[in-house]
Amino acid sequence: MTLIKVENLTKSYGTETLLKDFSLEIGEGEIVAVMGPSGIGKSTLLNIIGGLDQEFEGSLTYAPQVFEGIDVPFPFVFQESHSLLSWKTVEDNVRIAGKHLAPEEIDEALQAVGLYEHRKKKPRELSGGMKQRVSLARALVCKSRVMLLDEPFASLDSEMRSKLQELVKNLSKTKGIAMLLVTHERSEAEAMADRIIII
Ligand SMILES: Nc1ncnc2c1ncn2[C@@H]1O[C@H](COP(=O)(O)OP(=O)(O)OP(=O)(O)O)[C@@H](O)[C@H]1O
Repeated sequence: MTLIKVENLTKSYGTETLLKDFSLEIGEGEIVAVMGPSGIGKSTLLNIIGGLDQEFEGSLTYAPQVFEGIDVPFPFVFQESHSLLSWKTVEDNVRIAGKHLAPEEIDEALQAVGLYEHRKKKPRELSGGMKQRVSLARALVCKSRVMLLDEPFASLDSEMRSKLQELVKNLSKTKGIAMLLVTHERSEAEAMADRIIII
């Protein structure tokens, strides 16, 4: 089943035109990797699909199931985690993803990203890669049917990176989550994606 459909998308910034007539469908449980040179419009595409940017030509449609029974339809995971709340602990930063989360769900997500022992710390006590993993844990507990990932593993060491690539890929397959992954790493795209699109 198709969850996201983009048809003939074109984005303009003044005289600059990006993604000219771009079309894409992402199905349930599918990971699509987007690659291409810097400045070509990969993050712009992600922002449009995630509803952060609503000024574009063309059409964007979501299956109704995308909005059923969830608090956050489109969790984003960015390379730099600016979205953590500095006054909240790691576990509370994960908890804000949903109203109905059981404590075990939060613990499970923190264990999956290797942060359970650090759950009482504040973001300022964490490294860049650890903050990144908090964002990922938050995306994991969202129960969303769509996930948008913009170079999510770029700041992680290779061991953690492959562990989380595997985790996210399994999540997509077992929960049927449609994922759009922006990456500069060919090996990452090949390891994770069902399809690779070069813009
Ligand atoms: N708010 C904005 N106003 C004007 N131009 C913008 C704005 N945001 C992005 N751009 C331009 O749009 C183009 C595409 O940016 P985008 O961030 O989507 O590229 P990208 O492919 O993700 O690049 P990178 O791989 O470097 O992250 C760039 O030329 C950028 O200067």
